[in-house]
Amino acid sequence: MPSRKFADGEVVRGRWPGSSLYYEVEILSHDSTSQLYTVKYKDGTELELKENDIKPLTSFRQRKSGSTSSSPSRRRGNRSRSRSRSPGRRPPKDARRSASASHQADIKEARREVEVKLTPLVLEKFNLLQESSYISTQYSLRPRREEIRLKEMDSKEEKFVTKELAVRTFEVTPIRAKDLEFGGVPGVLLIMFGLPVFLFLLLLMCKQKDPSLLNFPPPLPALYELWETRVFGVCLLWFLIQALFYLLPIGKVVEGTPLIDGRRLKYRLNGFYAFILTSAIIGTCLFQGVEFHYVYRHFLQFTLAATVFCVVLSVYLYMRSLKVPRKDLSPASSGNAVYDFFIGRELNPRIGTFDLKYFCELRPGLIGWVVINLVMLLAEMKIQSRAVPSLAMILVNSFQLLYVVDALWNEEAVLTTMDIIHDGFGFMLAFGDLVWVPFIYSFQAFYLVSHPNEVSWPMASLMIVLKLCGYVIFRGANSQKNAFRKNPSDPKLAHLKTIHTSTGKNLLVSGWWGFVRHPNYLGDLIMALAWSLPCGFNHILPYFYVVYFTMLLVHREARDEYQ
Ligand SMILES: NC(=O)C1=CN([C@@H]2O[C@H](COP(=O)(O)OP(=O)(O)OC[C@H]3O[C@@H](n4cnc5c(N)ncnc54)[C@H](OP(=O)(O)O)[C@@H]3O)[C@@H](O)[C@H]2O)C=CC1
Ligand SMILES: CC(C)=CCC[C@@H](C)[C@H]1CC=C2C3=C(CC[C@@]21C)[C@@]1(C)CC[C@H](O)C(C)(C)[C@@H]1CC3
Repeated sequence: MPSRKFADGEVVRGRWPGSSLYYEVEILSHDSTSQLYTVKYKDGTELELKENDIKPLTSFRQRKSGSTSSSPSRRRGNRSRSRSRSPGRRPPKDARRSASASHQADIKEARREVEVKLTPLVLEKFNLLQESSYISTQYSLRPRREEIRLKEMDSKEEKFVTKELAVRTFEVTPIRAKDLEFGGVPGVLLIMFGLPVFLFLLLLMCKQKDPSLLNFPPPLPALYELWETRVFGVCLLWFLIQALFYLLPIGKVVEGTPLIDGRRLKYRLNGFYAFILTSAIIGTCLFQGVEFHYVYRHFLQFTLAATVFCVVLSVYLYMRSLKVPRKDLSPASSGNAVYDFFIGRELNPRIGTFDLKYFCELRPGLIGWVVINLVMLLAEMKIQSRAVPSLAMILVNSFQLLYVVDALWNEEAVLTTMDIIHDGFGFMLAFGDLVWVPFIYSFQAFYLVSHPNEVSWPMASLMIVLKLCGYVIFRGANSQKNAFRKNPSDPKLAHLKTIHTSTGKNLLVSGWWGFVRHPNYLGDLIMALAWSLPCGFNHILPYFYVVYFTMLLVHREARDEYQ
């Protein structure tokens, strides 16, 4: 029988799983088969550790102060101090690390600390068969004192325990080396310079009589022709009105998903009210005879004004991010200035309680998209001398209106999207939210103004059915995921199966999420197709959204999979 190094009752230092930090623990017992020691931390947590992760007290230098962290949970609120004194922490090997390497190390270190601070959130059952590889290569994280409670839970709430799948005990984040996404610095430079140019080319092509891809793209107008201060003023006013609505103390306040330091930010859900108020203003303007055609005539000018606004916003976001503490940085940031300017350095930039990313994700661009669609509908009537809009235009407007109203009605669901949880707020989202969404997502309506397409009622019915199918899948999947991320023990989700992943989070694998890997993407893509079909099959251009969206979602799926 193999010998054991530590005796029962001995006080030693045990490594906290997933970190390089050691805490004082007492050896309770040793299992000669698994070669694991059961140890007890000072806060009562019992874990099983491998011998390699246990060190005698004498192997650590004595601290002068009496502030030894004796249990992981004790470290709470004492972060920076205990970090530098962490006994398990080695000095940097290479003092001349690059800025990027040191930035990554800082983020990893911040995460490492956070892992240590986290206490069990959900204590559910391990399935040893499923988890065996995980346990043998890592640790058994099941605090033993919870076992009795687990057994009680098992017998009482049988339905919570999935047949062959397991869930785990800790919500932790992995530590691993990260490559830059989007093709790194050259890729993001190309996107930042190329995308605005591409956007203008698309709009110019769409305005042509024959918007065939085989035609040579029209030349870009000179900048001075596109710049109109008045248009920029309208954009600014729009942004400020939406900001004002966001600040209204109406709608409930909810908490977002936990940040790496365990905090949860508060968000006010009043997007739907903002939409109602905006509709009232637009309705009043229409009634007063305000010339909405101005927006159609100056569409390129509006696009440029929004782009300039978003560049200024991105510069502001980057500058302010240089002053924020490391814990507030986005996990996607890299330490490279160009890349971080694009992906966003700060995760949740806020001015007081005003959350800039959350606000921009759902308000000015998304509501702006609906208003632009309405502008296109009016422009179609005016330019084609119609008494009523075409059926194609009505379909496009109503399909997309449903999408936006749904996003605002289910505003809380945006809190579990990749953009809010993972990406920082930089040029990518600023441009995406404030320029790309309003000026590209309204492309089908823009196309129909100068390229009418007659849709028969039977065809329209098929398109409506397609749209509704996509919507049901999209909404069902997103709501299920959102409810699960919000409260994994939600009794309404008790029938669903989950699997445990090495990142420490669980994934749904039944219900909508057992059907395909990303049912929400599937539903969204079906809807995208339904938005383009009313434009007919004369040109490929109105299907640009479907092509772009497929690429975006395939890329997002790869990013999600990587995470
Ligand atoms: N119209 C548009 O232009 C766009 C629309 N969208 C739509 O927005 C919605 C959200 O998109 P997005 O944030 O990219 O994607 P997801 O909602 O699929 O992924 C975001 C998070 O969901 C969690 N998740 C993924 N798989 C599972 C699972 N099986 N069980 C439980 N949680 C899971 C992960 O959280 P964790 O990291 O916590 O594990 C992941 O980070 C989608 O419907 C998408 O179609 C998205 C982009 C653009
Ligand atoms: C490179 C480039 C152009 C990137 C920009 C991508 C953005 C346009 C999208 C990233 C994620 C988005 C989401 C929505 C709109 C598009 C962007 C900003 C969304 C608000 C649309 C409405 C949905 O119901 C949603 C709330 C789920 C969705 C969230 C993600």
